Amino acid sequence: PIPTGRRSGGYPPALWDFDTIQSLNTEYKGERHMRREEDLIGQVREMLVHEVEDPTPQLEFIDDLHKLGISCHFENEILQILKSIYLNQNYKRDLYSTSLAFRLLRQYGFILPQEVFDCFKNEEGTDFKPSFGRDIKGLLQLYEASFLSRKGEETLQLAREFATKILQKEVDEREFATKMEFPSHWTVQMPNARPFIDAYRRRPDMNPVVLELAILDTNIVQAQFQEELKETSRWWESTGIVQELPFVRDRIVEGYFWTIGVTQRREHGYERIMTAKVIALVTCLDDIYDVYGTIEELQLFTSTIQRWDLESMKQLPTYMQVSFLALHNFVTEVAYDTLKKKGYNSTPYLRKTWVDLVESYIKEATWYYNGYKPSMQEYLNNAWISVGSMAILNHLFFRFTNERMHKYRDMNRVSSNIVRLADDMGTSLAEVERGDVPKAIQCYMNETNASEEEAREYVRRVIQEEWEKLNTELMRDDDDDDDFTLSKYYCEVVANLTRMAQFIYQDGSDGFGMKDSKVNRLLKETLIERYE
Ligand SMILES: CC1(C)[C@@H]2CC[C@@]1(C)[C@@H](OP(=O)([O-])OP(=O)([O-])[O-])C2
Ligand SMILES: [Mg+2]
Ligand SMILES: [Mg+2]
Ligand SMILES: [Mg+2]
Ligand SMILES: [Mg+2]
Ligand SMILES: [Mg+2]
Repeated sequence: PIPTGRRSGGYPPALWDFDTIQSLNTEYKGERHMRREEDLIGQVREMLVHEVEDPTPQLEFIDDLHKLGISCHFENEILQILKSIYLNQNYKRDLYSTSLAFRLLRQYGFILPQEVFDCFKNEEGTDFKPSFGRDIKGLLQLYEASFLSRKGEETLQLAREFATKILQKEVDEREFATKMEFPSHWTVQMPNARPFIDAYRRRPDMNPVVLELAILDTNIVQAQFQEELKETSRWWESTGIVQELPFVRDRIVEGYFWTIGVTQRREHGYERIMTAKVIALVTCLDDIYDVYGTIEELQLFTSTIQRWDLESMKQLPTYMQVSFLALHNFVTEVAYDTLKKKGYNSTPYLRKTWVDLVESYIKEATWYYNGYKPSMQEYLNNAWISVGSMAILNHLFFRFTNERMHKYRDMNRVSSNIVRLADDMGTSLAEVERGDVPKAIQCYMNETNASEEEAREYVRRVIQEEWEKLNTELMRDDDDDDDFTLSKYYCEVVANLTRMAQFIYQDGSDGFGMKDSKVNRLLKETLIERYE
């Protein structure tokens, strides 16, 4: 059996301390900026017209607005334009326009059939015509469109293979490698807005009004995010977890940063702050189970959480009493807010979420202490819960839907599989090094004698297949939603949580609080520094 001494996570200290966070300030809170923004929004709205012969320029414009992070101001206009294109099918029949229309229409819920690509295939329908291999611009869009595939849509599978094969040779490795890892459909909007503004301002077709709006908007929304971050940081400070549990990752800024990719609508500030607290508590519990607790303590801790009663706390060491009480207070606070807002008591469901989480943790800890090596499937059947995404989704579920829980079960599990696999791609080498249960990469290697690179390749393929399942769930157009908007918000959140995990762990690195990572640079640009 593994030594039962206290291990250390080897995690670096917090990059920002409490006072630094509280002192964050920006001039973009003033009325003057709001008025200017309203004026610019009005001007840009004029440019979104839907009675046009050739809709391609409008589609490109919609794509730009999304990537600039300002599409939220024009949602109705965008839906009008896409709806009229969907009904009139008036997009041009070249590869580029068809692919662009296909992706944007599906992304906004207008499910164009994959047959729209049949005209680009050979007579037998077995592949795309080689002549399209020279149309690089069209191929890039075809590649992007192929990521909107649902299960069983072979033409889109063919499209991805056809485009990948040719593009890999044509487009320079660096640029295409990024595109390969992050097609638009997998790219989270808010954390990527500023790099896109940088690129947009250098484009010959850049529109100065659109650029001014994008720059002003990213500074205004940063002011809102900073206020939400300060409130989250005051809560984190008040729990005393950093003092009482010094081995736990102190990542409240990074935890809040996750939320601006997941719940990015301006009016969902409460949900961002709540989700940041969930992430902080999940991180705390995860480090207790992964790093610090002895197996005896962990068993006691698990049974206290299962019983959820404050009485049985006294049997716990102090550090566990602090984290249990912080968790208990948080659940009570959220249940209270939700009772006031939605009129029902979510406490039993929230409690079950945390019990499920720690039961998945104790299973991993037991495997680790017994030196047990689970198969890939056995590991994943538990690890889609232990990654913590269900804790996030279940708390958001009660804010965003009036539906029955089971409606989203498949979507939740598929998203959680991807979050788990992305996390393992980014963190499992360090975790296994320090001492942790074998993760997806190691399980696959144990099971098949594959090399680490082959295991990573396999995990990337599984993520691709899981996204096809996610698309299938997201595009299910059952109209029995008693509240379509809320259900749309929830589906957006599930897709964006998936994208944010892939963003944080991009190129297989741990972006959660690592000082010199690309993710941390984007965090600083988005949350800390004003955009000039
Ligand atoms: C928010 C999170 C995604 C969740 C809690 C902290 C994380 C950054 C990650 O931390 P990690 O230690 O990699 O989790 P696990 O691999 O031990 O489950 C799991
Ligand atoms: Mg997107
Ligand atoms: Mg961990
Ligand atoms: Mg863990
Ligand atoms: Mg771990
Ligand atoms: Mg991990």
